[in-house]
Amino acid sequence: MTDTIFALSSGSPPAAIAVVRVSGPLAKPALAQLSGGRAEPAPRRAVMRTLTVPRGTVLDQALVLWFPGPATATGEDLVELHLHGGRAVVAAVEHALEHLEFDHGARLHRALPGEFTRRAFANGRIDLAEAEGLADLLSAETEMQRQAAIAMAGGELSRLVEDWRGRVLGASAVVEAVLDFGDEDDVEELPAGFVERLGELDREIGGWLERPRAEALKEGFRVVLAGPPNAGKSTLFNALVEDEAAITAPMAGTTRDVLIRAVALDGVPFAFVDTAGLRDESSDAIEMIGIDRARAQLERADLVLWLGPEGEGPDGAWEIAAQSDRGPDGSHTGTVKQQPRHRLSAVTGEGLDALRRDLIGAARAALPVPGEAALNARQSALLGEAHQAIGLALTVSDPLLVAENLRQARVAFDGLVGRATTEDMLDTLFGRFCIGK
Ligand SMILES: Nc1nc2c(ncn2[C@@H]2O[C@H](COP(=O)(O)OP(=O)(O)OP(=O)(O)O)[C@@H](O)[C@H]2O)c(=O)[nH]1
Ligand SMILES: [K+]
Ligand SMILES: [Mg+2]
Repeated sequence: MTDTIFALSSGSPPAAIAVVRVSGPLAKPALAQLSGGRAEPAPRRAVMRTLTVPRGTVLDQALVLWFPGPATATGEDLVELHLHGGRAVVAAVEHALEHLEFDHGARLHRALPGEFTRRAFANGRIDLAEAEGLADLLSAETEMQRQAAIAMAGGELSRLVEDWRGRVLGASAVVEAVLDFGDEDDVEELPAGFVERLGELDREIGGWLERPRAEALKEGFRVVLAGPPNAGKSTLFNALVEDEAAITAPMAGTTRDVLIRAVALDGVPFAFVDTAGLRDESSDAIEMIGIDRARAQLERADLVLWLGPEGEGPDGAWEIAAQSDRGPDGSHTGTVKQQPRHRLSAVTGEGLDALRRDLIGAARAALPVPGEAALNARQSALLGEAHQAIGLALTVSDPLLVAENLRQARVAFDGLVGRATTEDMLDTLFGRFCIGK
């Protein structure tokens, strides 16, 4: 018999309401003990109950819900206690739950982080892609992250994989039939349309693999500000993150460390990166280390805002003529820009909105489409395996090899939605959740 677990599933008290969940075979008897032996309420109906310690004091007046398994969030019998959200109330109810006694000395246990969700997965209530989406949803901080996570948690990827898996299964059945009934002396022929249909699937999956990845949404679109000392990088950085995060000063070589700030512009996640001014020589050893770090950041950028001499920035960098209030072409810093993408002053604010809009557009184009499923590294690797196997199935002619490659594609799909998983992987995933989830 599985354990019965309980945990506070709402935020930390004090709060108006605190929801304690109990999941497992002892959920119903636990509720009966706390409500003085009264029968459980009708399923999925909220009722008021006075909760008391067995033969003891009143704990709380609570709203109580009874969800008989298996059609519940965890797939087990589930009880929700909506308590008054005071610290002492929650502590008293948790203490009471922990000390309830059942037949054969059975007890309830405090849930581990993610244990409710893990049970939902173990009982087939959600698959792995949905569980990953749920973890992302709970950690989503920007609107774009939320929309991607809700698509995953809602099973969008799972449905896609189910469709792909079904099509591969169909193709496998065709090949098996050819293998079963093929004349041994003849070259076995796959029926017309087989290759076309598999080719279509191959292209469809290839298209998904080329889409922006989910990690890009978590880390944000990485914009690195770079250029020579005193170009105004830190001043622009502060304006973009709307915080006096970086020190700015008229001395060349003010910034040494790499400074990173995550902000959302219009719901789009960004990571802005301020760097040391680039110059070949400095007598300051620490500044030279900063310059090395700045160069390393250029490699990791999704986009570089280049505040240096025109054409001398990295490929694809946006030419910025900064400090336009001191000279529109950047000439005050000793460089002249003929065709900057943006002309702006972080001091007067001129041109800043245009830059923000441009940045939001660039980030949207590079990040997953809101509301559509985006693959994470694990999912992408498995889908890549399926894609490779399907590609091979298309190139080999021996039906036996076709069948084997299609089988491998199915194995990869199974891994994607968690039909085949390892304990380590599950520990890592469910460890991301908090207690009570
Ligand atoms: N008038 C005016 N002054 C600016 C503007 N941006 C920066 N400055 C000034 O220019 C000087 C250098 O600015 P910083 O932002 O420190 O330049 P930086 O590129 O970060 O310099 P380093 O960190 O040394 O590489 C400071 O005195 C700023 O106040 C601007 O748009 N207009
Ligand atoms: K400076
Ligand atoms: Mg600086």
